[in-house]
Amino acid sequence: MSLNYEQNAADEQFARSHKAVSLSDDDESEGPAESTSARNQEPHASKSPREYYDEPGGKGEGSGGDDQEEQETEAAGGAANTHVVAHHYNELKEAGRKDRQKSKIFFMRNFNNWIKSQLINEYMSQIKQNKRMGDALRVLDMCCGKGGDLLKWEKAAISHLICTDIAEVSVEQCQRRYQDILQRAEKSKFANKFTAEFFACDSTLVRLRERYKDPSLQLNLVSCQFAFHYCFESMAQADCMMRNAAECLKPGGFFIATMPDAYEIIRRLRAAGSDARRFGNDVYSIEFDCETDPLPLFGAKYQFHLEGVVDCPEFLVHFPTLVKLGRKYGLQLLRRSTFADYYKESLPHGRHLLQRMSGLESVQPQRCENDEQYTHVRNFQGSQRSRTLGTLSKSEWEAATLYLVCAFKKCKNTWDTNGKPLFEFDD
Ligand SMILES: C[S@@+](CC[C@H](N)C(=O)[O-])C[C@H]1O[C@@H](n2cnc3c(N)ncnc32)[C@H](O)[C@@H]1O
Repeated sequence: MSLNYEQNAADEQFARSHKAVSLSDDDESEGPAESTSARNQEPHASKSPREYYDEPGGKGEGSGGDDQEEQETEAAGGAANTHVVAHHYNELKEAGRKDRQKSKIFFMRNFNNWIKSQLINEYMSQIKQNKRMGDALRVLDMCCGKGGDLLKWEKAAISHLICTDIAEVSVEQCQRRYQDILQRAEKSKFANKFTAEFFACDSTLVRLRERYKDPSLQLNLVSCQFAFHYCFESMAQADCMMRNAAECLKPGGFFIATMPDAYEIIRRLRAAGSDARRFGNDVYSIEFDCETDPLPLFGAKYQFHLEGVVDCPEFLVHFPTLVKLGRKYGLQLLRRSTFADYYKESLPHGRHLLQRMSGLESVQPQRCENDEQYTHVRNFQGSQRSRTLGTLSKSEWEAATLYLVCAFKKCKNTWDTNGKPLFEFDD
């Protein structure tokens, strides 16, 4: 099976976005950020993946009424790595504030957190614009980890949150954080209180809806941050995870995600040399563990290492396949943007938050003169060499730009005579 993971060169010019910005509004040196998001873009694969998504596991299509137990057994059959991932995240110790500040990726982690905030705010505001006063706002945080997004949900004034993750230790910690937020909220007149439920489970193997307190509940938003790629171990797992993302969403609701950009990963792998299996820098590395020429559609496995926080197997997400799986469950792609492009697009309205979240490092001009990690700032400064600029180190920027954001909308459906949903896509 041969697949094209190479993206249109015009779309992905890493170097183009690799520059520093001033964090102040009055910076006239920076023109308005251009909107470069690749909406609805669907890079072509050399072989149509249709046969792999139409009937996962050779079963009938549809988001309900199928043989649930058989599907789960089948998904479990291909899932050789989920316990390794669960073990890794269960064992991961949360660094204290001081250690975090000393980390080489302190700013990059804040930057990533800011990207998530922008994405959540963008789609929550659309939901709020279309909802009636008094309507509930329900969110699923799929692969929630230790609850890094809880404050974002509080700020978004949601009414109910479902948090789930494969790592029990993380779910427990997430639940404790929620209790702390709730206690604080009880003491404040203005805080946004919301109800929440928590459970540990593998979203690539289990139908989440059956674990909800109310399995008939309808969600406004599903968020899966830095985790969807784990399901691309096998087709059955990807299918299960996508169904989990889609099936409880209301028509008009959104599924949003951040994940590694397979095109960028493969571009860097190829750039590392024709026989290369590994590339990276002093903060991250990627080492392939599978045939890389040709690459498989599912199970394109690599070991990902990120300074102090990740060291476990991951899988390339073949984006056109993701889009097609989404459509199977009524999800229409709204946007696919690299982090570099989303950053440029979000900067005009997100600048203050980026500053508050310490998403960029303030770098003095002298530092750029002899530090390899900041040569891009030197280039950007041009005539304004005396100004302090906000940036990421070269290594952090290289790691951050491995990712993309994407968003899907759940479409309305009618039913055919066999009880299969017929989705009303508007593209
Ligand atoms: C990089 S962390 C991201 C956590 C959180 N979403 C965030 O943005 O802070 C990836 C998370 O995905 C979870 N995960 C990985 N595979 C999973 C699976 N099959 N089912 C559920 N959660 C999974 C991990 O346990 C981990 O908490």
